[in-house]
Amino acid sequence: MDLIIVLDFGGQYTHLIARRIRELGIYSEILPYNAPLEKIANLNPKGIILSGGPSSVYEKDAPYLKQEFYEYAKGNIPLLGLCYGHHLIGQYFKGKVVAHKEKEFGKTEFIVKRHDYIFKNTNPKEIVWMSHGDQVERLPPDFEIFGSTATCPIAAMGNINQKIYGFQFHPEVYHTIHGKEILRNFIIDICQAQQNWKIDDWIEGAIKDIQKEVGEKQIILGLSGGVDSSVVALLLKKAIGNNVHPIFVNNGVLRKNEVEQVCDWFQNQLKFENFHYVDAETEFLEALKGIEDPEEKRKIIGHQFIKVFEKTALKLEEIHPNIEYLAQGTIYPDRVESQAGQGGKISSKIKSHHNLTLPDDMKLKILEPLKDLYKDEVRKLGFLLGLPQELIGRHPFPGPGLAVRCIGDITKEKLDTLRDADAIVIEEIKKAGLYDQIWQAFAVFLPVKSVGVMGDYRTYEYLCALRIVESIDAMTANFAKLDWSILEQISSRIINEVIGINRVVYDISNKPPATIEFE
Ligand SMILES: Nc1ncnc2c1ncn2[C@@H]1O[C@H](COP(=O)(O)OP(=O)(O)OP(=O)(O)O)[C@@H](O)[C@H]1O
Ligand SMILES: O=c1[nH]c(=O)c2[nH+]cn([C@@H]3O[C@H](COP(=O)(O)O)[C@@H](O)[C@H]3O)c2[nH]1
Ligand SMILES: NC(=O)CC[C@H](N)C(=O)O
Ligand SMILES: [Mg+2]
Repeated sequence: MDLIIVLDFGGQYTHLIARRIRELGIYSEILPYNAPLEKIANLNPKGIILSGGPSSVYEKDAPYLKQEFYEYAKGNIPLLGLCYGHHLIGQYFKGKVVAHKEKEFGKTEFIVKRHDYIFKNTNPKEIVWMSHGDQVERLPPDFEIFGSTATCPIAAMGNINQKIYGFQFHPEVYHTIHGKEILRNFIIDICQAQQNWKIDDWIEGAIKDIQKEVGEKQIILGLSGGVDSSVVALLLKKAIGNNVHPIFVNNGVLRKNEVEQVCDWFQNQLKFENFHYVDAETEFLEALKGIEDPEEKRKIIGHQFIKVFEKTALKLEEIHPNIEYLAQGTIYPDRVESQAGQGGKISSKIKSHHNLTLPDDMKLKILEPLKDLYKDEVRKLGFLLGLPQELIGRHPFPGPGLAVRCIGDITKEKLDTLRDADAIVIEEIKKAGLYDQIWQAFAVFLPVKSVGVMGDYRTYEYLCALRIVESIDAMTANFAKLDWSILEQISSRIINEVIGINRVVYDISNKPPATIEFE
């Protein structure tokens, strides 16, 4: 299989680079920028991409690549630097990088100067996505300019003979209209990689790896009934049969009817013999009592989950000794936003995903077979493994669940109110036939009271926000421009049917700069 390596300098979009490449049918892996050269060379990549990152190349201690790396790559393996990676190339090859007084952020018009090589088949003007403060001010010798923007004359440069290119913009982000085509020019034309990667081939290898690692041992699996952990359940069943024990925990912050539905899928439809349902609502809500800080909530939930898993494992060991592993449905984007991506310490932390804030003294070993995959790849796997369509199409639901959608401190009463409102949102979105087109749709409980009038009475009750977004990978998202009539129907049903809410607002923020969840 041909491979393109992405070296990560901590950019928020690094994983999208690998994702786009895999969408083109070429395998791609992300390595930390300081991966040993020997490791890189042994993987025999067809090309290497240097990601963006929050640092500035002229700062002391900014991450950089050693001379031996450039010597290995130069003339041998094509290189493409994106944003920070572009600055690195600019600096190493004796150009100059400076902080510019005009920063560029968002969609930007880019004038293509050369319509061949990496910009083959592009238009004279392209819309690209920018996110930078620094820029290459002086072109390195032997490089030429491939494109510019109004405030950034060297927005793309290249040394055609050496096959080294740099872009100030981010082709990996969907907002760069022809980003994928430009990446294709690099990977297929310049690196000459073959399109020989398919997710289908992945299953066989994954099953062998699991069998090799786990052998005859028993595994417990944190199962949420979401797509990711459900796919892990089927994969493990294929690999080790009934030695997998999926544990579905009611953490008190699940949605309406979720317990019944997940139990039905796994017990009755998919027939997991060792499926376990654990009701831990009381413990979770007790541990969350009075907690307002989102990060604290996330940590508490993560630790509470592990407690439940360890306790259940102990109980199960009476009948099935040898429980050594806890499997989870962690996927690649979970790790990025939790700062656990391979860029590790150098990227900026946004929120801690509960499944990645594990206690230090954990006894079980973690098994995360999907940790390098993206949501759409996981959905494809689900299809190939025979997961019910209804489950494959489920909107993502965070493990900290309604706890991060019930702003501020949490009570059972507020959660019940939120559950009722949320069920109406989903019901109406489904009724309108929009569920499958939308990435996520849900209600948020805001602990703010406002005055209303109902049946001639004054009301003074809580606020409900609707969060309905379109997205392809959750890294960027736009609020859905729904028909007013659908929003009106949702709003009037919530206000009429849900006790405790007298006002509904629609969240019209995109990500970035907002995030999808409120906490
Ligand atoms: N209620 C739960 N009971 C047991 N394990 C859970 C529960 N909620 C989350 N987990 C564990 O945490 C992991 C991460 O949750 P996450 O919501 O990202 O994934 P998912 O639920 O499998 O899929 P999706 O993102 O589609 O909701 C899950 O894969 C699962 O291992
Ligand atoms: O398993 C999860 N555990 C978490 O702690 C978590 N926090 C957010 N999410 C989901 O991730 C995507 C991006 O969310 P944000 O824009 O809010 O960061 C969205 O799809 C969110 O629903 C989580 N999933
Ligand atoms: N997105 C990036 O890679 C940014 C690079 C650098 N930190 C800048 O601001 O220009
Ligand atoms: Mg989930």
